[in-house]
Amino acid sequence: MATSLGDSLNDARRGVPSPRPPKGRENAKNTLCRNVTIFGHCKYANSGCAFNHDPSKFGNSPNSHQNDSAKKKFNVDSPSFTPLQPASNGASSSSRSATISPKAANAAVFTPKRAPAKTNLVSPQPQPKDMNTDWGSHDFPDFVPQTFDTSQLAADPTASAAAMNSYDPFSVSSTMAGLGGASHQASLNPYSQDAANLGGAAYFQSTNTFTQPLQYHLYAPLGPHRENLAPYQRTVHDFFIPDNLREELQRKAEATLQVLPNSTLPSVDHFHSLVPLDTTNQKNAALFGYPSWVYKAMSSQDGNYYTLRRLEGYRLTNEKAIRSIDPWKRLDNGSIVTILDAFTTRAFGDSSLIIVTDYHPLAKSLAEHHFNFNQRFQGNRSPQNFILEQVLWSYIVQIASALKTIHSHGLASRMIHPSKILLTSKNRIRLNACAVLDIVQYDNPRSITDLQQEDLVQLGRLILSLATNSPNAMLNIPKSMEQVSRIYSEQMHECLKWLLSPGPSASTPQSPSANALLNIDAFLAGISTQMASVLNASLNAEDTLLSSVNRELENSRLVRLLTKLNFVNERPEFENAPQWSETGERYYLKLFRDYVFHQVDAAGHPVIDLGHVLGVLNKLDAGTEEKIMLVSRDEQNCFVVTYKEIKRSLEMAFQDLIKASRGGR
Ligand SMILES: Nc1ncnc2c1ncn2[C@@H]1O[C@H](COP(=O)(O)OP(=O)(O)OP(=O)(O)O)[C@@H](O)[C@H]1O
Repeated sequence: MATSLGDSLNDARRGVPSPRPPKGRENAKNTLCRNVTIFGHCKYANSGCAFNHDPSKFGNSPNSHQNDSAKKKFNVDSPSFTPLQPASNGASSSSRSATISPKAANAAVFTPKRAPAKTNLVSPQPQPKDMNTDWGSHDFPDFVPQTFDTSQLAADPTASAAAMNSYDPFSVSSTMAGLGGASHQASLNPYSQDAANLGGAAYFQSTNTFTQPLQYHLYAPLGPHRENLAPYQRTVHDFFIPDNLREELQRKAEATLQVLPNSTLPSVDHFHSLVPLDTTNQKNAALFGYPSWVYKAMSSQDGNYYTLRRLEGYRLTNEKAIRSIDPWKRLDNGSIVTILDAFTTRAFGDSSLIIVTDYHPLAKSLAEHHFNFNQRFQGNRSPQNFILEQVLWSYIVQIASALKTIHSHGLASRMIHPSKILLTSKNRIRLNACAVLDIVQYDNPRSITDLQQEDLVQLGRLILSLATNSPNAMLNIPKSMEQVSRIYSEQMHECLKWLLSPGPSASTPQSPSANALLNIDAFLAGISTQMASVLNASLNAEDTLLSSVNRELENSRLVRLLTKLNFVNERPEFENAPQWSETGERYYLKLFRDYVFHQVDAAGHPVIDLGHVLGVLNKLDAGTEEKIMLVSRDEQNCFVVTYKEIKRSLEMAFQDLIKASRGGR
C-alpha cells in the first residue's frame, strides 16, 4: 500500500513507531527506512526497526533527494546553457569533460582540419584562431564609385566580387570625367540616337549599366486585353492616350527640359542654358564651308526652346548677307524647320554666325536614321531592310511640298542632304539648315533658276541613296538605278531618272522624253497619284491622333470636375456653416465624396475601382436623373438624390466660392 508524504509527516509529528516491514518483506534490510529519508535519522534504528538505516548503501544521502529535485528543475542557480560543438569524428558530446583540466594548458595548439570527404556528418566550419586579429588583419579597400560593366560578370564570375565593390550605378561623374571637350558635351545627351559615336561610347555600349535616367516612361501592356472583354467593357487604358504616344511625348518633354550640368557654354544674346545636339564631334566644313555646331537653348525673352546653329569662324563682311534671312522668316510650311533669326556673335571666343530655328526634341537626321548600319542593320543590307516604297514616296512628297513653298518665294533650299533633313516623328521630315548658304555665299550669287533646278537634282540624289541604303549611291549611278528598278516600282525608277537627268529634259517624271525645264510644278504634276495616297495616309494618321486627343479631353473634363469638388468640400471656413451641417442642403456633397472615393465592400474592405469613380463622375458631369443613395458615416442618415441635384448643389457651392474669392461675400 502506498503511503503518501502527508501521512509520513503526520507520523513524524506524532513520533509514530517506525513502520514495520510489511508482511512477506523479509528483505526489508534492503529498503531504506522512510524516517531516514524524511528526517535524516530513525529513532528506532536501534530498537527494532527492520529497515536499513545506511543511506550510503543506496547511493543516497538525506540531501540527495533535494539535490535530485534541484537538478530536475530549472531555477536561478541553473548553470547557463552552453552548446558544445559536436565532435567532428562523430563522438557524443556528452562524453566530453565539462571542465578543462589544468593539463590542457600544455596541450598542443588545436588546428582545425577539414573533415574527411567520406564522412556524412556536417562538420563545423573551422574557426580562425583569433577572430579579432583576423578581422583586423583583412585589408578592406575603401569604396570608390566607378563605372561598372555587368557584362564582365557574365564573362568572368570570379571577377564579380571585386567588381561589385566598386560599382555605383548612380555615379555618372566618373564617366563624365573621362570625356573631354565637345565629346563630353555630346555624350551628355542621353537621347542621342547614335551612342556609339559619342565620346561616352563605353558608357552607353552596355545598356545594362544605363540606369539613369529612370525608365519610367516605358509602359508594359497590362491585361485584361481587349479580346478578353465584352464589347461594352472598357479597360483603364481606354481612358488615356495610347502608351506609345504618351511615351514619345514624355521622352520629348524630358529631352526639351534636359540641362547640361556645369556647362562652360556661354549665353548667346538672349539665349542661355545651351545644350549641344551634335552626335559627333568630328566636324567637316564641306557643306557650309565652316564647321557647324548645333545647340538647344532657352530664350530669356519668351522662355521657349530654340535651336542655334553656329558656324564657327564666320566673319560678316557684308551687312546685307545677314539680311538675306528675312524672306526665309516668312515661309510657312510643315516640311521646313522654321527659321527665326540670324546674327553674329563673339560669345564663343571667335567670330561665329548663329542661325536660330525651331527646336524639335529628339529629332534625328535621315542620315542618322537610315545610314547607321551598325546600329540598325548590323551591316546587313538585305532587301527586307530597304526602306518601304510608301515611306520613300512620303519623303518625296513632303520635300516636294517644301520645295514648292521655297521656290514660289523666289528662294532655293540649296541643302537637300541626308544629314540636313530632320525626322521629327514617324515618317515626318523637315528640311533643316535652309538659308545658311544664302548668308555664307552671299558674295558669290548664282542664278535662282539654276539653284532651284539643283534642288531637284539634290532631291534625286537623296532618294537614290535612301533607296539603295547607301550614302555613296551617286558614285555608280547606273548600278544604283538598276538596284532601284529591282526593288521598287517602275514609277519610282522613272521619277529618279527624271530628277537626275542632267539638264532641262523632261516635262514630267513619267514622260522624261519631253523637253521642258526641270521645275517643281512639273515634278508635282508627275507625282500627283502618289501625293493622293500620301495625303490619305496623313489624314488617317490625323484621325488616329484626334481620337487619342479625344480620350484625354474626357480626362481633362473629369479633372476640372474633381477640382471643383475638392474646392468646395471640407473647407475649414465652412466648418460651422449651417448649409454644410447634417441638416444643411450641401451636406450630401460631403456624402457624395464618400460615395465616390470612400466606398467599402460588405466585409469593410476599401473599394479601389477606377471604373466606379469614372462612371459616377461622368454621371455627375452630365447631371443625369439617376438616383443614388448616400449614407452618412455613422449610418444614421440616408439620402436618395439624383445626380442632377448633386450637380446643382455643387455648382451653387462653387459659385459662392468664386464670389467669396472676389471679396463679395
Ligand atoms: N532644329 C533642330 N531641332 C532639334 N534637333 C536638331 C535640330 N537641328 C539639328 N538637330 C540635331 O542636331 C544634330 C546635329 O545636326 P547637324 O546638322 O550638325 O548634323 P550633323 O550630322 O552633325 O552634320 P554635320 O557633320 O554637317 O555637322 C542632328 O542630328 C539633330 O539630331
